[in-house]
Amino acid sequence: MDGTTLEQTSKSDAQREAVIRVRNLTNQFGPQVVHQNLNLDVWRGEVLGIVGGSGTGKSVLLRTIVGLNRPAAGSIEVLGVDVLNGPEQERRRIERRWGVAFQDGALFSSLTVLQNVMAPLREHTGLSESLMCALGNLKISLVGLPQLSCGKLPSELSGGMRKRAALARALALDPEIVFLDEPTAGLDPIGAAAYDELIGELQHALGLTVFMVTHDLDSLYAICDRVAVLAEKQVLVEGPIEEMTKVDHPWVQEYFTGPRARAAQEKGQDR
Ligand SMILES: Nc1ncnc2c1ncn2[C@@H]1O[C@H](COP(=O)(O)OP(=O)(O)OP(=O)(O)O)[C@@H](O)[C@H]1O
Repeated sequence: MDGTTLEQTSKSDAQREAVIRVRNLTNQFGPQVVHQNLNLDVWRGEVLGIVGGSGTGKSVLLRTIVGLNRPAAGSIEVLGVDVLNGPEQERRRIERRWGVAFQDGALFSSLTVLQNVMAPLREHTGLSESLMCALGNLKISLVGLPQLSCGKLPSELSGGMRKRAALARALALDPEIVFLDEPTAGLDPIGAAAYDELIGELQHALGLTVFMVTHDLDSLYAICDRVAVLAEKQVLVEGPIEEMTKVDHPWVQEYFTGPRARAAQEKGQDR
């Protein structure tokens, strides 16, 4: 890999299973090159935080992996399937094994919370209406939303509730991987901490792999097993967060050794 890998974990690469493998990825919009020969592995069961300055291509990376953006070059394997060039049928099959929660929730505005959570079940399974309804209700309580919210429209929810509803929808098909785009953005500190706790609990209970784009240092220290820093069109460095302060790069130094990082680290240690 081109970037620096900071090792701390006891497992070697050979022992770990890469559920996502990105190789030589290039993304370009007109003359703007966002990623160039970007490489990244995501290991099964980890929470990986994707960080980087504004515009470094964190969301574009997420969108490319889940098939919402076609890259100019490179390869992406998810759960062993070539998601860019593999057969359509395999791609569809693999889509059932991941869930995505976007920053603003991206819920269907004319559907209730329950109908939103049932939507992936409707699209990908042949389950009966009553079973889909039961499973939808289950996911809604799993993410800590009150049953009362089932019949509400997204516009009738608070920002934090919408994020939980989006997470419930992402979990609808019992995925192995969940992609989260800035999940705690816009939440108050208590709401953000509660959301982090929920993600941590789900990771442990369900063995989820979590790919999380975030600016939130508290989240990084609270729940991320590793972080990957995007800079200079690549994954500049990846490894455990504690190791980031040793990286000799101006953005990494400023981000991980500044007062906000120190405060987040102390909070993380208290948890
Ligand atoms: N569909 C698109 N067409 C043209 N340019 C795009 C498109 N999508 C993203 N970009 C550009 O790619 C760059 C990276 O965008 P991206 O949203 O991934 O940044 P980011 O790292 O997630 O930033 P932030 O932290 O501010 O959310 C930006 O300059 C953006 O304008």
